[in-house]
Amino acid sequence: MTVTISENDIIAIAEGDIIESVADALQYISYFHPMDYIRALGEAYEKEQGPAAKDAIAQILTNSRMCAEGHRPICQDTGIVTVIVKWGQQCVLDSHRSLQEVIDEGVRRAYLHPENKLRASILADPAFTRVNTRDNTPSVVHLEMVPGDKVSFDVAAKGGGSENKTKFKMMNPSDNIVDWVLEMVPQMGAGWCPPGMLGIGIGGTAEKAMVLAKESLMGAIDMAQLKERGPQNDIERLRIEIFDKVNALGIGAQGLGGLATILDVKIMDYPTHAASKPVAMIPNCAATRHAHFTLNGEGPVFLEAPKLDEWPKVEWAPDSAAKRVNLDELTPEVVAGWKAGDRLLLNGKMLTGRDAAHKRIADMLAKGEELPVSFKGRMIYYVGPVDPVGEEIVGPAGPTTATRMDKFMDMMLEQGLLGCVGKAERGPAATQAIAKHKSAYLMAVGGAAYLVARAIKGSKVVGFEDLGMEAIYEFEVSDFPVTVAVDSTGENVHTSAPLVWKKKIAEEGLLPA
Ligand SMILES: O=C(O)C[C@H](O)C(=O)O
Repeated sequence: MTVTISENDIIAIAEGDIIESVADALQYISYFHPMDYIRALGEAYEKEQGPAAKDAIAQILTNSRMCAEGHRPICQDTGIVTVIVKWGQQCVLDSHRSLQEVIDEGVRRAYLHPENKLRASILADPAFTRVNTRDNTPSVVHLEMVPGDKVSFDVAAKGGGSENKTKFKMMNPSDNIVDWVLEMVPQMGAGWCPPGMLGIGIGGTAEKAMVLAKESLMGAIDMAQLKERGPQNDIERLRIEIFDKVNALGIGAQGLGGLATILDVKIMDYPTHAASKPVAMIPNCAATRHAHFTLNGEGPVFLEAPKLDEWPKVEWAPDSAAKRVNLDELTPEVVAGWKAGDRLLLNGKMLTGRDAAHKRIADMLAKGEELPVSFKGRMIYYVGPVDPVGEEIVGPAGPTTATRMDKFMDMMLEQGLLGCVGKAERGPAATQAIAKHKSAYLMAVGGAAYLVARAIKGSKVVGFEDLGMEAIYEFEVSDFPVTVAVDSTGENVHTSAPLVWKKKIAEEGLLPA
C-alpha cells in the first residue's frame, strides 16, 4: 500500500512559534505550580499530623502563592529543561536550525527574561572544568515521530536535587518491584524535597525505562480520584500499593517525619526482553514544574494563568516559640546549647557556599593557599541564589542539599566554622564531625525559596565571583527560619523522626485507605 501525503496536508511549524511557546511555558512553570499539585498538597496539609512536616508544607504552600503573585521562581533551582516532543509526521520545521537549537533559543529567552531572570544551572564539560553556560542551555530533548498534523510539547524544568535521587535496576524477571521501591525510597533521603511524586518506568531497555519514568512525571496528580473510582488494571493496582507503602515509611515532608512523603506514583511501561526487567524511578520535588502545549501551525501558544483563589488559605508565619539568634555574636557555647528540633530565627551575617566553592576551598587548602574569606566563628548557608531583579536584594534563595557537602564538613569545621544551614539529611561521617566539633546543622525548607529570600536583607559576593551562583556571598539576614537538624551531641532529626512516624503510622493506622 502506498500512502501519499499531498502538499496540502503539510503543516509548517515556524521556529518562532516554538521559541515563543517554550519561553512562555518555562516562565510560567517557574512561578505557577500545577494546580493538581497545589490541590493535593493542600489536602496533605489538612491531614498532616507531624508538626515539623506540617510547618514545612505550610512554608511550601505560602511560598507557592507568593511566587504566583510575584511572578518569581518557586525554587532557586530553576532546573534543567527537559522537553518531550511528539512530532506529527505531516509537520515540517520551518527553520534552518535544528529542533534542539530552536528549543534552546526558547530556553535562553526564558532564563534571561529581564523581569523574571531564572538561575543558570547548566555546566558544560561536566567531568572536568564544569563551566556554567550562563543561559541554562542546552536542554534535554526527546523526540518521537507520531502520525498527525500537530506537534505536542511536554516542557519540564527539573531540579537537580530530585534528579540526583534517580534509581535504576536491571531486575531479574521474577524480582518484586514494590520491594525494590521500598528499599530505595529510604536511601533517597530528603534531598529530593518531598512531598512530591515518584515516576516509574518499567520495561524496554535501560534508557527506555529512564525516559518512561521521566515522561510519567508529566502527568497530573490523580491518586485521590484513582482511589475513589478503584483500580482497573495491574498498573493502577501497583500505583496504589506503592503509594500506600511509601507513605507508611513515615519519611514525611522534607524528611521530618509525617504522613505525606508522596502525593502520587506514576508508572509507564513498555515490552521488554525475556531476560530483563529494567525499572527506573525518578522522584519529582516539591517544586514540580511541567507544562504542555500543542502547535498546529497557527501561531505560538501562551498558557492561561491559574486563579489565585484556588490556592489553599495557608499563611505560614514563624513559630512564636522560635529562638532568635544573633549570628554576629555567635559563640561555640550558644551553638552547643541548641537541641535537635529547636526552631531558630537567624539574624545577622552568614556566608554562603555550595558544591563548587567547597571543592575549590579543598583544593586551595591542599596547596596551602589563603582562602578569600575566613570561616572562623561564622555560619555557612549552602545556597546558589537566583540573581535579583528590580528592587530585590537577592532572588529566591532556598537551601541546597547539605548531604553533598558531607565530605567537606570536617575540613570546614577545622577552619573554625561554627555551623551550617542547608536542607536534607547528613550522613554518619558529617554527623560525627558535627558532634566532634560541638557544631550544629540547621535546616531550612527546600521549595520555599522566595519566602526564605524575604529574610535576606543584604547580599554581596566575597569570594570566587567567577563561580556565578556558586560564589561565596555574605548575606545579612533577619529572622531567617531554620530548625536544628543535627545538634552538637550528634542527635539527627532526619534519622530519628521518620522512624518515630513509621511506628506511629503502623500502630495507629494513621494513613487513609
Ligand atoms: O541547586 C540547588 O539550588 C538545589 C538542588 O536542586 C538541590 O535540591 O540540592
